[in-house]
Amino acid sequence: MRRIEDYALIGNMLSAALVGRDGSIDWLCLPRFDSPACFAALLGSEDNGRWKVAPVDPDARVTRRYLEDTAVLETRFETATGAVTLTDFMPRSEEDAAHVDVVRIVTGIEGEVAMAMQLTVRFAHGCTVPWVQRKDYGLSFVAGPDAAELHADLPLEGRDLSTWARFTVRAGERVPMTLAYHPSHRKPHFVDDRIETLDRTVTWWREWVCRAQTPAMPPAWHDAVTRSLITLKLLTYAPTGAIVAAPTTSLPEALGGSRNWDYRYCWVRDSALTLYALLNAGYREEAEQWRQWLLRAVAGSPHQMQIMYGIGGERWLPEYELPWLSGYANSRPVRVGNGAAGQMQIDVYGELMDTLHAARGAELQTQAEAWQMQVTLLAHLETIWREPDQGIWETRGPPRAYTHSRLMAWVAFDRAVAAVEHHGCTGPVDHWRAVRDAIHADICTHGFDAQMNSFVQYYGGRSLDAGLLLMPQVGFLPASDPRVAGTIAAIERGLMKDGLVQRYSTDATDDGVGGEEGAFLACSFWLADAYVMAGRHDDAAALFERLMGLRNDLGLLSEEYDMAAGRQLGNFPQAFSHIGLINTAHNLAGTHGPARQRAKREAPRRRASVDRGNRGG
Ligand SMILES: OC[C@H]1O[C@H](O[C@H]2O[C@H](CO)[C@@H](O)[C@H](O)[C@H]2O)[C@H](O)[C@@H](O)[C@@H]1O
Repeated sequence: MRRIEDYALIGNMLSAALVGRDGSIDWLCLPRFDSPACFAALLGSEDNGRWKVAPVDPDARVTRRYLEDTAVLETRFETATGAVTLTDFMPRSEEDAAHVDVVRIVTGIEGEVAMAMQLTVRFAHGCTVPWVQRKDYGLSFVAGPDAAELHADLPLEGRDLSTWARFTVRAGERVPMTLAYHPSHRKPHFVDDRIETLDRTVTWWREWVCRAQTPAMPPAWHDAVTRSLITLKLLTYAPTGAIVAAPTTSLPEALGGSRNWDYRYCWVRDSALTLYALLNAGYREEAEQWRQWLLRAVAGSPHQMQIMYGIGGERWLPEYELPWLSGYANSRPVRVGNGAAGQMQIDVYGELMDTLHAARGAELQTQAEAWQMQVTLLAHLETIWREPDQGIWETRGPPRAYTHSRLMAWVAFDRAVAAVEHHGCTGPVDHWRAVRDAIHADICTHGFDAQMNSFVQYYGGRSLDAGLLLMPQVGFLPASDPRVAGTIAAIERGLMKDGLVQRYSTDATDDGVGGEEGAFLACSFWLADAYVMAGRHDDAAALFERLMGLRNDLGLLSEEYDMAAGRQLGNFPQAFSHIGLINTAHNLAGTHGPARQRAKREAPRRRASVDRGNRGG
């Protein structure tokens, strides 16, 4: 079983694939992120679908990298007889979102290398064997709604319901292969020259990366931030502007455990935070597209706003299990859909308002409907912010009056007040100020435990929550406030394990799931941010460097980390973790990064681009 960090991500903003160090693509959903997988070996065995291209020699030495500033992966295999590279990428498809190609090019570098290809297509999440036909360009695979064409000039052989080929690559030779997806009721599409497509793809990514505005920081941090930005971009679904939390489902939060969830959807929280990070790097187009997606997704009654949607804005995301998949490292069940879609999580209003506030600061074009939507959502939030909810961690236990949920309700009204004060928006600002101040007082009265000298996870409880680390970052109280300092100290004592932060204690909090989980990487970055804000720069830098050291060889992070096993855990790569990396790098660089600050008056650490005012939504 490959470790999670043995995978690389390639994608084309329609879907994405995970490529193992051994040259095997073990995860690919087509034609979009949330479609059924046609390669699901990641969550089962090779019989659930994969595409492996590698030397016949099992002892080949493997190194890999992304071509600089791109999402094009290059794996280098060295054997006793020579060396080859395997270049993997997914070209962007401008014309038709239903056409998705995966391109693989083997290039001979030295001597000659005997290679093997094995392709096992299993549509419908790794269970449906397709009907395979020979074509002059390779093979065609059809089952139900799905079809794919293999374009490969190789001696293909069918055996054991898989396609195999043996071939030798000599120095200077190039052997391209393409798997091209199309809906089965339509004709296959033309596959362009692969070398030209590679050049186009490399150029496209380099131009995209060139647009990033990153503050001065050590080169290693800069490279890490660039890789994180590329990874966030790979999680966007171009046709609608939605952003998925991760491209995978059911990579476990504990090896062998049942905390396995489907992240191939657009959470208002995760996508708003992703956008915040992209916007602060100067990516306004993505922000505009996401705002349009959001407007369409939440359109209608504010009472029906969900915490997450499908990438097309779908609301019905029923959760079910796939019993034919044994699970990553036998972690069952494998789930598709996500029951959290029906939960109430009050913090999402704050994430949303905060990101739209940043968009105003970045002078995103005025949009009256967007502001009207915010006014309507605030009116709804005013009626619900006191209610118990499932909180930022989407617990499946009893609803609680979570302190973090109320903190973010405060953020929502604070940013609305700023919109009127600084950006010429109109609304009942005196009333919003009063609601904001009432929430502040409520949290300080009910969310703080004087004996513990700490804010607590929920009113009436005595447990801790890493979400409270965001208090100074969003501007609720300064890091110098003794209550905030007390909370940081309590979290250091109570939620830190092996130097990383748990989001909460699974012993102290009934999250309705059971079992343990790893350290939550985003929360560990939040602690580093809190250290920066408290003036503890050495502690912040040390924690940041530690977290940087947990990335895989390509700079990718999953959701959680198991310090005892020394392994990444959870869905991969996860937007939350990469957002954390970008924010903390910016904060440490000392240039008012995207750490969310109180919107009014002070904003001492904000980017100039985010401070300039404009009107509207
Ligand atoms: O641990 C229980 C919950 O875990 C998932 O939620 C987590 O991932 C979300 C997407 O990144 C994130 O928004 C949330 O804050 C995290 O707790 C899962 O999606 C839930 O269904 C599950 O209950």
